[in-house]
Amino acid sequence: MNIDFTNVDLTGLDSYKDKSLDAFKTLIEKTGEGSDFLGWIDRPVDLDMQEYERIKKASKKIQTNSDVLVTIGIGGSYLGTKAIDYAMAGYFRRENGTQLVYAGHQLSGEYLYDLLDFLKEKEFSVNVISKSGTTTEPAIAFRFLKEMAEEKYGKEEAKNRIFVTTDRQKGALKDLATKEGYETFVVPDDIGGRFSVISAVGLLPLCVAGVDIDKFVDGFKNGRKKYTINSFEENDAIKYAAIRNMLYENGKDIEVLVNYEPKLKYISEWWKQLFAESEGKDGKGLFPVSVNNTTDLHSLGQMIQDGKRNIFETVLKVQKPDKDITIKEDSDNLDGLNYLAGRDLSYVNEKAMEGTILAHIKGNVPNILLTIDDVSEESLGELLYFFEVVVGVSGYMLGVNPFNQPGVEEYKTQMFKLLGKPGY
Ligand SMILES: O=P(O)(O)OC[C@H]1O[C@](O)(CO)[C@@H](O)[C@@H]1O
Repeated sequence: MNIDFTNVDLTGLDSYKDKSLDAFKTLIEKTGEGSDFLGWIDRPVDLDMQEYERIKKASKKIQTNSDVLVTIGIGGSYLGTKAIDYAMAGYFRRENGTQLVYAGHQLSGEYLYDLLDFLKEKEFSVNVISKSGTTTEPAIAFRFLKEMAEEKYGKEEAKNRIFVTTDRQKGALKDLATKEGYETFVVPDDIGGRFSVISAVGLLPLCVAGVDIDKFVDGFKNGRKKYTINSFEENDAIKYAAIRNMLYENGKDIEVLVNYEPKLKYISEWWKQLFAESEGKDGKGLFPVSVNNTTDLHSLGQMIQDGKRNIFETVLKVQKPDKDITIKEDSDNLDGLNYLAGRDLSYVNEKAMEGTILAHIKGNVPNILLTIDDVSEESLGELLYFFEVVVGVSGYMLGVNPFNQPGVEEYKTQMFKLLGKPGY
């Protein structure tokens, strides 16, 4: 992985250096606000190996008896899995593993209706994931899925097909799992939801989906080696955090994460939760937005090029696409594309990216270029760990607690009042 800051005016960055190193120290030495939730820093080298083996065993069982694993969860109990599954599964055909379908990540009755209908012809298992065990969206979805599993397979066999990932000791879901006798996996106390893809939250469904979780963990380990170095020059996570903060203080309120490979779409969705819940508080924070190019060059591109100048971009480039296709000569050339004959589509895509970067710099949009070697488990693991360190350093630089999310409670309170939930 490589990060290039040459398209950002770095004048004045020196004054952010000490602040970023202090923030990094606060993070690594666990002396700041939210330090109870820093288990993710060392988790790549400190996994519960007994649970890890159970994850692999349960995955084999699910792959053998199910066409589909219904993965129930929202926020951090959904997005990391979706991001990696979406990146690794193949665009049209899954090459290995069992299909994941998602539930409990919104409240659409139509979606759940269709899902239950779809499952009628499928053999399925369920993994319900909720750290708190009380989140409304997954709780509602699980009520339906549990009923369907019990109707289809009978109560005893349903127990073999329902897997619960939740708090080690407490919560409604933990109580229910104990009562029903479901196999459980743990969301560690010291890891917040949006940092939890490295735990059973992500590892169980991803293993079922055919993702090589050993390599994924290796990617996290590589990230830990590189991004926990206490050096502004050698640790790009610290430098990136400093540059983001400098841009923010210079009036760039919005960071756009850009990709040119559609399979990275949900990496951006994961990134949005990570940065929004970590930084968006106390009236502060960069607003995280994402675009999928070149698709969005034909929509949001106008705004980025020409709208209010409060934006900077981080472009995610893939060095080596997994597959490619070459444009052929056409004897009629009615579409005028023969000038591209012999070119790989990845070349055209790369020129679109380079051209867009040039255009956006011209339009006063600072550009950071983050290149990953490929879309592999290892590269993605390292990338996720990198962003996690960046958000920790960045949040402390901003003067907020990056590891809580008090703002998300307000919609719940209002919704519960409207729904007439007892106690509201
Ligand atoms: O895993 P849980 O407890 O269901 O929470 C899901 C998500 O909901 C939030 O708490 C926000 O409500 C996120 O931070 C979290 O990732």
